[in-house]
Amino acid sequence: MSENEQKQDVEAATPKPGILKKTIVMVGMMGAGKTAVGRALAARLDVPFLDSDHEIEAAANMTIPEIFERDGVEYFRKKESQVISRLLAEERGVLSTGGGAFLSEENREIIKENGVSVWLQADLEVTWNRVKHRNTRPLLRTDNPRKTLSELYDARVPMYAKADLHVPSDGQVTIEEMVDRALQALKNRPDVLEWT
Ligand SMILES: Nc1ncnc2c1ncn2[C@@H]1O[C@H](COP(=O)(O)OP(=O)(O)OP(=O)(O)O)[C@@H](O)[C@H]1O
Ligand SMILES: O=C(O)C1=C[C@@H](O)[C@@H](O)[C@H](O)C1
Ligand SMILES: [Mg+2]
Repeated sequence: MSENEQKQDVEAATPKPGILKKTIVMVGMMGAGKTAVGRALAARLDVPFLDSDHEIEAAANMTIPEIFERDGVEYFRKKESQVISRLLAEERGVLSTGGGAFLSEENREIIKENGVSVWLQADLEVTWNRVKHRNTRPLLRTDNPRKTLSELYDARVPMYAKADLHVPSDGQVTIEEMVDRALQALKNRPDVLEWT
C-alpha cells in the first residue's frame, strides 16, 4: 500500500464531525478568541457563523463604543440578551457572544436551553496582549485598562466556569488548533454533534 493509500485509509477510519444538532455558543473574556475561533469552527463544520456583537452593531447601525456612549451599558446588555435569544431561535450554527453575555443568569439559561456553551479559557496575559492595542472595547477606556481587565477577569471567571465545556487557550495555540480542541471537547457530546 502506498503512503497516500495508507493516509486515505486512516482518514476513512477517523470519524468526522457531521450533523450539528444544537448551536455551539462561545463564551469567555474579551480577546479570548470567541469571534476568531467561532468563525473558524463554523467554517470547519460548514454551518452558519453568528456573532452577537456584530448583530447588535448591524441592527443599530452603530459601533459598540458608540452604543455604549450614547445609550449606556444597561441598554447594550438588554439588546445583547434580545439578540442572543433571537439568534438561538432562528438558526443553528456557531454563535460567538460578547464577553459580558454569560454573566447574566437569564442569558445562561437561554443558552443552556438552546445550545451548548464552550468557554475559551484564556489567561489574563493572553487576553491583555490581544486587546491592549485596540480601541474597540469601551469597558477598557479607563485610566488603567490593564488593571480594569484584571478586575473584570477575576470577577468573571466563576461565571464562565459554569459553561458546559472548557477549552484552554494559551498564547501559543493557533486558531485552527483551538478549533481542534473544541471539536475534541465535543466528541463526548453526541447530543450536540453527530460524528460520521
Ligand atoms: N488562538 C489564537 N491565536 C492567535 N490569535 C488569536 C487567537 N485567538 C484570537 N486571536 C486574535 O486575537 C484578537 C482577539 O480575538 P477575538 O476578537 O476573536 O476575541 P473575542 O473573544 O471575540 O473578544 P470580544 O469579547 O471583545 O468580542 C483577534 O485579532 C484574533 O484574531
Ligand atoms: O467583555 C465585555 O463586557 C464586552 C466584550 C465585547 O465582546 C463587547 O460585547 C463589549 O465591548 C463588552
Ligand atoms: Mg468577539
